[in-house]
Amino acid sequence: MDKKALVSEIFQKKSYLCVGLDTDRSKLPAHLKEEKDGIIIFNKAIIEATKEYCVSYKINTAFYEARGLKGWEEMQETLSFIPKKHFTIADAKRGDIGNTSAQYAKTFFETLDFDSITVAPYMGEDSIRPFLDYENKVTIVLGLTSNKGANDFELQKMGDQFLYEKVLHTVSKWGNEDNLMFVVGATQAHELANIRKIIPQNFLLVPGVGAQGGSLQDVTHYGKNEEIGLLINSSRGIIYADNSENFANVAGEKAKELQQEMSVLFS
Ligand SMILES: O=C(O)c1cc(=O)[nH]c(=O)n1[C@@H]1O[C@H](COP(=O)(O)O)[C@@H](O)[C@H]1O
Repeated sequence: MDKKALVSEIFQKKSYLCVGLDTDRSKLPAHLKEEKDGIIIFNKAIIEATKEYCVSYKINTAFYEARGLKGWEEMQETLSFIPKKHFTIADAKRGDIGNTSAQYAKTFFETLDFDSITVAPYMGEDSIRPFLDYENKVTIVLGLTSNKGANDFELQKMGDQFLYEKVLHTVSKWGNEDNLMFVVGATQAHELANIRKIIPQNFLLVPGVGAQGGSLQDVTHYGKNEEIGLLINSSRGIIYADNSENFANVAGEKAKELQQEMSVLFS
């Protein structure tokens, strides 16, 4: 699925919600913890319950890679449950010398057919280029992240601008509005007006609402553009909203609540 199709889905569903499948076996409801395929059963139920309310799923690969071979199989199977009209994100935060990045791109764009991947910009253009070279795939570059550590580098001045501003100015020239998105944490909403001056058209992937305390209203107010231009992610706040056998219904309700808050924008 490309960006044009994503925008069309956003307007049709009146939603720019991305559900994060950060599935941790130790947090599964008790009845699934004992199941060999607990993660698969859990993810399938979450996807079924939330798909009507969201336009995207983000699989944070760390939760699967940590489980070795089985985790990679679970990631692949989870991907197969996601309907084709949903935009899929491999949250893998890759980036290396070009020769190696090309293998990462092959992993997530070919071996696993994700629509997009998150990438760290620290190693510069040749580390990102192999991802951008894929047609109809989207590269999502870390801009201003949601965590405390954003102060260590991203919010340090480099000359007269913050390092993250330099990243946005520079990286946005390497791709275009269709193949390049940026991560901006919901906890950084105060910087969004400034960010929109630098990159008015690129989509922003915004994690950090829910468990990390970011505000959906603030992000929307300062971050949206005429295409909406936002994918707001919530992981724990949706998938672990309930820990009983009713977990999927409650996750669906949480996703619906967020979608309804978003839909006000479209009326
Ligand atoms: O790239 C990301 O998705 C990301 C960037 C960032 O700045 N902050 C951030 O929380 N994330 C990811 O977004 C998800 C947030 O999860 P919750 O806090 O549970 O909603 C996790 O998968 C994080 O790894």
